Amino acid sequence: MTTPFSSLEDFVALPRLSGLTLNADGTRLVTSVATLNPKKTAYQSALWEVDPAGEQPARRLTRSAAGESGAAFLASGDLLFTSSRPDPEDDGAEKRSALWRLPAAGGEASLLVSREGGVSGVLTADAADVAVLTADVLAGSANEEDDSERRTARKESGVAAILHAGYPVRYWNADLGPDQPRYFALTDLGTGAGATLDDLVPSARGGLRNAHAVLSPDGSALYSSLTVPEERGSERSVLIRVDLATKELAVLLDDREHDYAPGPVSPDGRFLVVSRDRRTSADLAPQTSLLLLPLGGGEPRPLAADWDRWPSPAAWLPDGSALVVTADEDGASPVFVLDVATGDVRRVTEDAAAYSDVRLSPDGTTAYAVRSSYLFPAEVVRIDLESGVTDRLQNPAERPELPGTLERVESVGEDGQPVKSWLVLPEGASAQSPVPALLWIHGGPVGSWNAWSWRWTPWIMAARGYAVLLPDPALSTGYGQHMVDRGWGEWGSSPYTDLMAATDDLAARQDIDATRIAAMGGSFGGYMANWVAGHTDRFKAIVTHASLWALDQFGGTTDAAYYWAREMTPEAMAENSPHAHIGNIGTPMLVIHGDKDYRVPIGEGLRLWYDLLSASRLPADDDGVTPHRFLYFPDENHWILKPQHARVWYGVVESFLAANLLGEERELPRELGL
Ligand SMILES: CC(=O)N[C@@H](C)C(=O)N[C@@H](C)C(=O)N[C@@H](C)C(=O)O
Repeated sequence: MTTPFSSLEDFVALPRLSGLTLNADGTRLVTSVATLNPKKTAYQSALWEVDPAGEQPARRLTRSAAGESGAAFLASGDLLFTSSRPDPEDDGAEKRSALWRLPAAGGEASLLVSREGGVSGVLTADAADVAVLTADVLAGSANEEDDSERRTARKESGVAAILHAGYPVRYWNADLGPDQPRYFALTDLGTGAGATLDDLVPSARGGLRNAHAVLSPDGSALYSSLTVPEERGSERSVLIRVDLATKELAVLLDDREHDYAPGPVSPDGRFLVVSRDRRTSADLAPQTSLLLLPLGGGEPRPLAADWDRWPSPAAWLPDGSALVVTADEDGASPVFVLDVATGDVRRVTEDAAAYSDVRLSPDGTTAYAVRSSYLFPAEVVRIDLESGVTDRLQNPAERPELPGTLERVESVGEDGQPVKSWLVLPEGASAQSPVPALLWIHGGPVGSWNAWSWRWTPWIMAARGYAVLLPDPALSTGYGQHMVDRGWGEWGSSPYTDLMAATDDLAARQDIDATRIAAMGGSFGGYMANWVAGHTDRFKAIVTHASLWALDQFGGTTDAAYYWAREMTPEAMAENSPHAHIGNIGTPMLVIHGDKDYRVPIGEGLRLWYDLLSASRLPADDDGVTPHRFLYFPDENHWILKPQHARVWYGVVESFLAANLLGEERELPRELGL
């Protein structure tokens, strides 16, 4: 059967939906859909409206080459969004990300805020026409005019240097500084076009990087996380409240054992739900819990403290009696209702899907959400909160047809712990016709295979005749705290043995060809692929993407060294470092790395590559020929974002696997120039 997964061109052209916002009266739902640009070299996103009643087809709201994103409704119904589209009123305007407003009454979108430094996003209040803009300012700027002048001077001089006096200096794929994110209160929204900018936390320094924030329903206060520096290059996230009228800032929660981030404010404005992340140490694994903070004063109290899950708060029921939350659970991330008084938790959605962006109807009976699973990419659904009945609404795109089937399978770890996996089987897999298989190892390592991933799409491999096993070993979420605790600081122990137990069961299946199995993983999954390479010859090939190789050097060069220093002692790093086992590696490896990866810096990939050629059991021969391959992306980061590079990624992986598992030659992507 031909599906979009048979051709990589068709695969990268599949529309990608994300995000969801609902207007105050519950009649308009807006999502964002990314599609290929005409040159097929980038994705551009547009806003689409989905009928909450499920009666009308989805309709496209915005159209521009620059794309639109970050949609948020004002309480009065106008839709705000960000875009670097041209200003129709100013032909000569420079292209920059700006804030736009699409009136509820219909008509064209108009430019609301445009500034030299651009804008990043917008937050709106539920019950008042108040918005807070996130935008970058240069560290030394005194005001907007000064910021604009400094930017022009920096641009014209061609200086890109950044002087640091603190940590961190990079974040995932971004250089930090001299830009610093800030919140701006948009104070005169009622008057139509134009808005005055007022910096709400001028003292924030770099502390609003990646901050979580919410507005109170009446728009009087902003609650946000704020990162504050600590000694020895460390930092923590504290919870702040900013009064929008007076700009008075209060620190609500701050201690050295936790990081805090705000959830939604209760409809009556009296309580804030807070996410609390326990600070890790070599002996203490991460743990996420919820607190209820009385905003009129008083101590926070834990919510559903006995529930052995890590909840993420989404919304309050209108009567303030319960919260709607999501949490990873057994290979899914369902919607739950959590009773605030009793702490009782009821699972609402029963399917094996991951839910996000949950929004509630004004009467609190219905939720709308984005849902995905290994059977379908993200789509917009309506959920009856009482019965759990979930309906797919009329979405901007149909679900793609799949070239195979999905099963849930279970193995048992060395200590008796159940280890669950998703298993993708290609069409035609049977005892008479066993198929080659791939072990895919997820990143994090604290995470789970529970949602569709465009980066690791098993159906591409199924369309090429491979089964794909997606196990959740020790350190995975959704199986209780014990599952995380048992692998913490011991990456080479139970996470590895759990994966091997799952592989044993895979290999024992009649529909799998046990002689043709490869292992693949990215990030922590790449670490584990490297560890696997040094500890067993059972796999015919190994693909390692953005992988950690030498834990001693990784600890000092990753963008969040303080986090890493809390995860393992120097002894644990030495014990668990894959590079110490280079002499055991006798499996052909495909190393993949992006030069702009700041989380797992390129030094890991470079050192792994040289070690493979010089010191593995399969070194380069006298002519420099090697069974290993290095796919290097000079302009990609921890992710492979450009569609043409995603095609090359899958194409090279396919060719490498075909050569080593099937003994077949596949043409490499022509654009590689080989
Ligand atoms: C600070 C830190 O190390 N955080 C971890 C979540 C992290 O970034 N881990 C990476 C090594 C990793 O495995 N990332 C996952 C999410 C991935 O798939 O890229």
